[in-house]
Amino acid sequence: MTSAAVEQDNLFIPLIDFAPFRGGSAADKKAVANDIVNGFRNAGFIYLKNHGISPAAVASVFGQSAKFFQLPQDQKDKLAWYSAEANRGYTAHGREKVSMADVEDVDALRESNPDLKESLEIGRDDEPQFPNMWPPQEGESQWPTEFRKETMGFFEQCKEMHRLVMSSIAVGLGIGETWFDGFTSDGDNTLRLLHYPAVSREVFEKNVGQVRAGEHTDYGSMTLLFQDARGGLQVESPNGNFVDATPIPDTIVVNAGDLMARWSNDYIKSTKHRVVEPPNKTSEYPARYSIAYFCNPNFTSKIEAIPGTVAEGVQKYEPIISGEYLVQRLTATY
Ligand SMILES: O=C(O)CCC(=O)C(=O)O
Ligand SMILES: [Fe+2]
Repeated sequence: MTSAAVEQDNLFIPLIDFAPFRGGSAADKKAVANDIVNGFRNAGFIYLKNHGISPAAVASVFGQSAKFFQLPQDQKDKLAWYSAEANRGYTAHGREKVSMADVEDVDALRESNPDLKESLEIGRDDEPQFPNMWPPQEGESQWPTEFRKETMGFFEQCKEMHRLVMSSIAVGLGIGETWFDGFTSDGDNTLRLLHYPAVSREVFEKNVGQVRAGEHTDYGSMTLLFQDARGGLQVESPNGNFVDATPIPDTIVVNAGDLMARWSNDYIKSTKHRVVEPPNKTSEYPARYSIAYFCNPNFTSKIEAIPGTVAEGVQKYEPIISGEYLVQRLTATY
């Protein structure tokens, strides 16, 4: 059953029950798949419930994330994000400024309005040339081992989720449910733990345009976003206004990225979003945590228009190698 998660200013983001896709008849699957494709086509965003990742698993990774960000600043700084090719490591507030602006403007933006956030990017753990930046094992504490085990376990669950949602898109497009399987097998994805520190309302009042994360689109095929109950995520409506994407417990917000839009000849939308001051005003805002899992087609895959998405034979984009596209985009951001 599909209802509205968000319905405002011509932005309709469906709340879709994913269970019938995971375990239903062919007709059930097709119905869910159609809703998913329509959501990506119209809004670029959907919410999924009964998605198959347990609330306990999600809660546990949120707990690990909170422990990570509690580490002393100098310890986190030693784990710094080190290259676009690797896209792994820790980023302090204000270093990254995702924006639609030209590369030259990024520095200016960074100085005027640093994002109020910090993040840790974690990639697949089997590429020795691009190591993950794990907190070191020190003394008696077993926590670093636990942190690595939990986050990588979650990484694998999200990798499977990516395969399933891509499979639903294939069913919705009528190209056969395994069409994308050869593109999701490597797991060239990034798990990003995000922490938006507690901040007083004054900061938003004194600085016009102050946000927790600037408006941007995501780069890859899709993003699985797990948000806590704090609120502040907004999605751009077809009229160009930002609308609250209110947290709904135990759901995943899934949005299509720029490479998905390109791959589908813009049949699917990659929609701008941002994180702002929470909607319920108080003098102090508590910390907000979110977990974004950025999914990408295998980095070695050639991305060219998906069959059936090229209207009247007009293919808008040249084929491109997935990994090259992503490195280009990341290089322009950091
Ligand atoms: O924290 C959020 O809710 C959104 C994060 C996001 O959009 C991103 O990291 O790309
Ligand atoms: Fe995003």
